[in-house]
Amino acid sequence: MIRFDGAGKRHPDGTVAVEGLDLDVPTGRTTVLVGPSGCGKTTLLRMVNRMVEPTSGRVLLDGTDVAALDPAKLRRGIGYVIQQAGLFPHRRVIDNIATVPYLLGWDRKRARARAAELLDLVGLAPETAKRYPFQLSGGQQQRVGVARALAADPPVLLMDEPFSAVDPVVRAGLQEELLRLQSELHKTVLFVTHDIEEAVRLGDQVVVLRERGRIAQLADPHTLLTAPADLDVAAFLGRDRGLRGLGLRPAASVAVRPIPGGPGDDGARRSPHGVRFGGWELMLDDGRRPIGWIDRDAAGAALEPAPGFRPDADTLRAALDAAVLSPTGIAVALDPDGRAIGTADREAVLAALAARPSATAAGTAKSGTTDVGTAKSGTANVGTAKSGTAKSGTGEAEAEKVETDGAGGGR
Ligand SMILES: Nc1ncnc2c1ncn2[C@@H]1O[C@H](COP(=O)(O)OP(=O)(O)OP(=O)(O)O)[C@@H](O)[C@H]1O
Repeated sequence: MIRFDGAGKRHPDGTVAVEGLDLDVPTGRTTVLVGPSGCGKTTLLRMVNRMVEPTSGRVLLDGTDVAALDPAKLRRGIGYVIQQAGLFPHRRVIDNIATVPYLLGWDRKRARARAAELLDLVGLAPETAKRYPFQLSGGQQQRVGVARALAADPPVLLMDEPFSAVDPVVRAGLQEELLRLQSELHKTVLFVTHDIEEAVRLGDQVVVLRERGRIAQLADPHTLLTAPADLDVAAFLGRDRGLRGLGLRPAASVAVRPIPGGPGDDGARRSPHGVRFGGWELMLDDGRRPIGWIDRDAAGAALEPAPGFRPDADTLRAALDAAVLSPTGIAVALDPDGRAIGTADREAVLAALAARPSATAAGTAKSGTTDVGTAKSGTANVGTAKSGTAKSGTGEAEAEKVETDGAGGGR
């Protein structure tokens, strides 16, 4: 566990970046720090690996004050991922990933074998290994950044806006990947973002900060979206927080009707590859995968899309989306192989939306857990965003600095 124990930072020019924070970051879980620009997120993150030294209070790692630990050694045990990856431009991908193993004195063969393993783990093709960072897309560079942070299998991972430099589609893919990795690896992740959507998607617990690193609310994502601590937190969460909350509730609660003409229903009208729903026909291929809807009452009607959702894996938001986008208002329920197992119309989805979610169901869409750690401080208002705060030294220059310090911890 990481514990911030009254941790504060006052800069020599008198700026108070963090006033004194009490916060527990539980082991094996993802804690997200979110808040307006300049509220102290990065400062807090860097206190953990001693890139920033607190001027008051302490940061404890599994009970030990990090101030008592050798910084280089400390950083080798902590993965660190930053915006735009901060890769070493003159090194091939494989050697970027192997940075910390090399620093730890592994021989070249072993370090590279480990790097190749990680390349695969983060979903990059083996041929990427020989490339230089400039030969990769932004999303690929971020994946390399994550692989590098994981190379020495550190128990703690610090991630500072790691996905904010890529476009929304790539970003969603990277978030998905992180959720998958975390479900396997169970690292203690401290993740900084200013994007509340990203925070509720990734966090087991979300810490909404206001200026000077004060906690406005600490909660699991579902509680945060449904019960913001006050009007300022609600405003920070945005007007569509209810809708976003649906993205945290599993679609399993939608009542799915068996497909007429499917197993157990011999009475329905059906054509060889279609199932009639009034004037519409849902067309299926030989494997019972949906091909589309046809309006049989319209002359020369074309095939229209038949959106579906997976009750076992998707969220209520996905089910609602499928029902709204379907020309018939009917969403097709799919099994993991994409085969139609039933249907749910808009009313069925709305009935599931109206049902009160159980506390456990709320967490299952992401990680199957809903506990949150405790913050010692209470709740307070979220400050307004301060504009124009510049963060010093991210990127390559900093990456080089960390390495020169002999402190490439996970970088
Ligand atoms: N070296 C420094 N000297 C003086 N003030 C600093 C220094 N570094 C950071 N600050 C100030 O400390 C405050 C917190 O900075 P920090 O980078 O932690 O914020 P942040 O929440 O990560 O912001 P952003 O979301 O914009 O990255 C800001 O007001 C910033 O201007």
